[in-house]
Amino acid sequence: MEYLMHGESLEITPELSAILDWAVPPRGKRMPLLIEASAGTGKTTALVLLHEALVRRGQAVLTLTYSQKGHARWLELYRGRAGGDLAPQQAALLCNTLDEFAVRCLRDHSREKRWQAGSLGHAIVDDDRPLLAMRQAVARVNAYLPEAGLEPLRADDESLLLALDLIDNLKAGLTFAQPPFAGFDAELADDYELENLQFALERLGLPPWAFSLFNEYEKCRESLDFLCHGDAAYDLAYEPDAVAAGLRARGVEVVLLDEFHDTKAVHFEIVRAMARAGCAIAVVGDRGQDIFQWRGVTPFSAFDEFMQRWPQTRQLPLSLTYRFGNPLAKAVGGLLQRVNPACASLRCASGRRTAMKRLAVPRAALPGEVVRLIEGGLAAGAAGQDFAVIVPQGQAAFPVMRALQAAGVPYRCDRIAPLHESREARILRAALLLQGWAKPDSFGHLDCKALLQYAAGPSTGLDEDERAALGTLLAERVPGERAPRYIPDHVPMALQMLAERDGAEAVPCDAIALHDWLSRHRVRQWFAGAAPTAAAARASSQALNELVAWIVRDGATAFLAGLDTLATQFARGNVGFGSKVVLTSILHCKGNEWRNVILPEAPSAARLADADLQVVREQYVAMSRAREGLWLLEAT
Ligand SMILES: Nc1ncnc2c1ncn2[C@@H]1O[C@H](COP(=O)(O)OP(=O)(O)OP(=O)(O)O)[C@@H](O)[C@H]1O
Repeated sequence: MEYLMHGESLEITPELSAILDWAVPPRGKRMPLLIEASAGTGKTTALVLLHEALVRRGQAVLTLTYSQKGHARWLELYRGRAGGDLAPQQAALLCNTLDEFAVRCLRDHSREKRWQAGSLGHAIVDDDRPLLAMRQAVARVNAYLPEAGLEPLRADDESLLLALDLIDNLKAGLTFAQPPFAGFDAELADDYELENLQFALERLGLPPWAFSLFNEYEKCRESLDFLCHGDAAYDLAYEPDAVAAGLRARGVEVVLLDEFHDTKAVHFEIVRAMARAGCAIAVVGDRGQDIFQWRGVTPFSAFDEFMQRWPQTRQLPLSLTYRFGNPLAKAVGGLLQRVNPACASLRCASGRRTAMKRLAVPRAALPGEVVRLIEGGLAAGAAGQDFAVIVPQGQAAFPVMRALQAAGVPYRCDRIAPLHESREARILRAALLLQGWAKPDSFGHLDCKALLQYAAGPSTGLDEDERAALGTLLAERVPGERAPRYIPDHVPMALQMLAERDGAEAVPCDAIALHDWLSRHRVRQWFAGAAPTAAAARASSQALNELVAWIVRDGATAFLAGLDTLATQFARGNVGFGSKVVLTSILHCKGNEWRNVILPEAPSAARLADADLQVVREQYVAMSRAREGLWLLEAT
């Protein structure tokens, strides 16, 4: 039988055949299946074929993915096999994200039935209820923090979002489902138990208020009746009966789970509930792509857990990569051996070649080199979207954005902030305005955002009421609109109000004055505290240095004008996807492939040899996105 995908013939290797054979045993005789395979080996393709093979045998199958991107990719491949389009209702029966599945189960089968049918779809999208619940939770915690000698928590939007991230991580890791947290009752606890709890928080690297905030947030969330991202899976993990009922209602007999490397403790509970409900389970993932290790607070290996829970699991590999050929395949295979020595060695499909070039470039010349490579490709007939520039952290793409803009090459940002919208650019814009170092002819929405960013900072001297007043002065919330409407006409009034506090100094705008302003306002510490990893904190600090150098070189007013031009061109260029170079970060490039990939700031071979496994994994993920060409640019 010939298998076609988008009209092209698929190769059925013995490994793929073995995977498809899993569909053969009669109902109830199927052992769990774990497919461990590396990048571009056709993991998602294999799951689509397996889904089909099971359906052909009369089985009711549901495929689950973690990310929206993974979901879209699965459907794209499914359509590529089936030909033609799929109605959304049809698609929803075949493949869901785990979050979607959790929401449905809770809506229809939750024991508590707190959720209004129909309102749940709205609840999980971003309205401001998560912020509202967190604001209430912070207020409750702040009522008793001073008693414990602790500083009250901040309640500006940015701090609340960070607190929501923390709660999300705690939920993903089921951190507080373990002793001494599980069943802890602060009312009944004695001194010893309280101390023990504090010690446990400290050992996990969590702040002393984390457990209280978590509990208060849960209470507030319950009273507001909503689900934020991460809440649905967490709630469902505690309701295995709802999982079983959800599967039963849809008649699901087999669950296939893609992107298994993103499974954290909370998701694993749901997988267990599915197996207990009698479903056969097959999962597919790549240990090398487990780059969200910092999520979930404590390390968790879904692969080890799976084998421990179901030792009779059938383990099958896919070792032939279709995405890239040598010499890239050899380099990628070497990295993979380091992160997962037990994995099958990577082979590439015959006839495939993927060029890999390592260039040492002075740091200042890196952006220019990126543009040169892209322009060379465009001149040779490639399209913009054939190129992806993947940086370790979003901020590292700022100089590339400026260089692309100067060269007139349109780009789009995939889940990284464009320079003009970044918090680093905003805070410096605020400094220039407040100190009177820049004197723009008129104000725009970026100025409003800059002042609001500044107002959220730790050392503005503003209290919560003043912050709120500034918020309403500069931005208006319109019901039904997600983004606020900014009011640039009010910037002069806001500047006056803030300048009284900030105390403009009659010093020239030079590097010393700018760095001095940043340290007086504790900006680096503030941004570092908000960064998910130490590397992200360093990138933010480095970006501040580079922007300061830009201001000093071009002058404050020209700096702001440069950002405005960037914003205008970006808005014009960011419409649609056609023909734009993609700028993204390693954390967000998973699940994608491009003809050409450029990695500025790539570690040298020597540095990589000494790097820790997280860095190796990240490099593996980034390098394995390329189909035809990869450039590794090392800064010298
Ligand atoms: N059996 C096959 N024969 C030919 N081409 C294949 C086969 N399986 C996959 N491919 C092609 O290889 C590429 C990668 O496939 P796929 O996206 O399924 O890989 P993956 O392992 O899920 O990737 P990753 O996890 O790195 O994002 C696609 O272009 C796909 O069409």
